Amino acid sequence: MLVTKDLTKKYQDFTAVDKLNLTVKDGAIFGFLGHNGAGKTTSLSMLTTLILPTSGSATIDGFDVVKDNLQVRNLLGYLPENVMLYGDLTARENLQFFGKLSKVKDVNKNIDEVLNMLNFTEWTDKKVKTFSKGMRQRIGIAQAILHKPKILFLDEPTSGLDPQGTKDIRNILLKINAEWGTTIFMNTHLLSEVTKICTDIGIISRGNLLVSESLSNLKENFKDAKSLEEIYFSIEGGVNNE
Ligand SMILES: Nc1ncnc2c1ncn2[C@@H]1O[C@H](COP(=O)(O)OP(=O)(O)OP(=O)(O)O)[C@@H](O)[C@H]1O
Repeated sequence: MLVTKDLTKKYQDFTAVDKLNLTVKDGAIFGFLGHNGAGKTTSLSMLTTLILPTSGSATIDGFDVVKDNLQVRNLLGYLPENVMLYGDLTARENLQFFGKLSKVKDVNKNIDEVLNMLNFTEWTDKKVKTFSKGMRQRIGIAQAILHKPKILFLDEPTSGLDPQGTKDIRNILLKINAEWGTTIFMNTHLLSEVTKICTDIGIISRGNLLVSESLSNLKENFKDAKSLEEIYFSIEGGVNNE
């Protein structure tokens, strides 16, 4: 389980994330929604131990992201918005390189298993520079799950992908969640994607969490709304218009 308590990040006088209180249950697919600049990436960076919170705390499976950062890193996988891969290496060589760097046990066995799961075996020995953005994203996900993390964080995983690429990523995330029980925490501003795969959502605006609910509860609470978009704008717009 992921729990944050008053998690805050300030840059000088500017508060990028303000007292975030969030709980994400094991096995959930959590969509973290917000406009550009709302504080999604900053939150993700604190949860993945890449930046230090200014105050407050966050734990994953009871391990603190600051004090127990090594244990936390073992529990999580992370797909950043821009995946870094070596174009002149093959998919397998990239995964071997990153796997060994992060000391993944049974690297080769895990690479085979993960590429198989991602339906990628056909391209295993092709150089990454020949891949489409969607294929690179799949290798990025393979890299992030090579050590079979309990929780997978993704920053805008379908941004810039065509409809087929978007669908492929969606199906992969559903498969990882179903087969391994991996919790998924996904930053996004694509409401259509959220509706298709998320069990729970959080909405952040100007660093403040406006709502964190299961999608079914949210729909129940906004019975008259025709779509998630309408719900989103009634929550988001309500605050910004105050
Ligand atoms: N290193 C930094 N120094 C100063 N301000 C920063 C820094 N990083 C982020 N910010 C500011 O914090 C706010 C939140 O940024 P963040 O990247 O978390 O937003 P986001 O919701 O992920 O947006 P996007 O969808 O555009 O990625 C923004 O106003 C941003 O300019």
